[in-house]
Amino acid sequence: MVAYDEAQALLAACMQNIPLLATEFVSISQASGRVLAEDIRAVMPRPEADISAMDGYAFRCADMEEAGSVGLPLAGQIAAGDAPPPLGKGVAYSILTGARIPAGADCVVAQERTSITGGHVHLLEQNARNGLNIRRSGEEFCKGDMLLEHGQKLDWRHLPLLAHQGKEQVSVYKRPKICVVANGAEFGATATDARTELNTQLLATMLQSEGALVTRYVCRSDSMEDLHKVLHQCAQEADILITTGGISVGQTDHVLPVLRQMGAKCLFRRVKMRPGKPITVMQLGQKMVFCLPGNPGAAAICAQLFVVLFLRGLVGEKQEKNASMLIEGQSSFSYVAASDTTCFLPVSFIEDKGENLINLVPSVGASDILCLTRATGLVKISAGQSLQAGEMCKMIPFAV
Ligand SMILES: Nc1nc2c(c(=O)[nH]1)N[C@H]1C(S)=C(S)[C@@H](COP(=O)(O)OP(=O)(O)OC[C@H]3O[C@@H](n4cnc5c(N)ncnc54)[C@H](O)[C@@H]3O)O[C@H]1N2
Ligand code: MOO
Repeated sequence: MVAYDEAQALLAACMQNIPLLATEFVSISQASGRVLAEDIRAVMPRPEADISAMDGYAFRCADMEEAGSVGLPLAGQIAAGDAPPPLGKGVAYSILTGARIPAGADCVVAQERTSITGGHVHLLEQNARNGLNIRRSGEEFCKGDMLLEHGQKLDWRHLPLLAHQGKEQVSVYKRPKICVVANGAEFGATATDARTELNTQLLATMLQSEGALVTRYVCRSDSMEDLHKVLHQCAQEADILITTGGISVGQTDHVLPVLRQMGAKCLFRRVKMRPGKPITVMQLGQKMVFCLPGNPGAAAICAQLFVVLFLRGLVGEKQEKNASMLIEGQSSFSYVAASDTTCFLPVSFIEDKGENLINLVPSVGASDILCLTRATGLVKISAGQSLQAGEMCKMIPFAV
């Protein structure tokens, strides 16, 4: 049995020896949810050229000043997408938002600040000045600037940048193949007190949103042979194995003996945490095996704290750039953790009259599933530590 921080340190040390996942190219329409395996530097600035920020008129300020009340004759129209000829001396062009500024023009005045008489544009106010309403090339970013770094998980925010840079395909990490295996005779059709199997759905959904390709298996008996068959099959198919249930000290808790029979070696067995004390992590050759408790709440919390972190490490994902940052707020509850147990409490974060509050979500124990839907994350209270109502604390938001 190890302390929580020691378990995390053992896993982190083990990850040092595990290579990052292989990479592949995907089209950008398929790239959301994947993790970039390359840096993206700008090959093209944005704006690409000097463009107009307004619908209006482009001219040279000095020409307008010279023309005075006569105004400047309109000599053409420029729309977005046009490559305009240079501006002639003493004339103006009408120009639309986003259109390229013609060479020689140094100012755009918005249409509503002008009047047109006799084919001439006049200013309603003397507000023309050099650079007015011109968005300069490279104002947002220049050629060569770093746009996205390797390790970035991609979502809708990143795709316009990739498209702008003319990327049709990007290099991303391959999705790890995971088998999630539940076990227990209570899930069999013939069980006299049958239960609904919940954890493979819960875990598969969680890990799919982390980019994994997940296959679910349920061994619906308490037979060691049946479990061996399923786990053997999973070890052939998957890069990572996740089991849930059957790891405590009951007579039908066969997961660990079967894995040992298959040659798995223990990284740690049981962690001084609540919930999730029975969690055990093994290595089967190069493959990691996360043995999670059967109680659904405990399985979910262990998967959040250990498996999600592991998967993110496998793709070099930059935690600080993604959605896993701690959220600070004032605790509305007090809690004391036993001297040898690190506690993870389901909490909800709310903003109330400018205060960020962290509230305890009522829960009866590690088998609870309702509390997960009421909570937005977890507060960690380290072994022997306490939290007083009114103190600031940090919430680990759920990875969803
Ligand atoms: N004598 C002891 N008993 C228990 C200990 C202990 O230290 N000594 N630890 C307790 C803790 S903490 C937990 S957590 C559970 C975990 O035990 P297992 O991982 O072996 O889980 P099971 O016994 O198979 O199941 C426990 C509970 O969860 C339900 N379950 C299991 N799998 C699923 C699933 N896929 N979907 C829905 N529900 C599932 C199962 O039906 C049981 O009700 O052990 C304590 N006992
Ligand atoms: O820790 Mo168990 O995971 O309490 O139910």
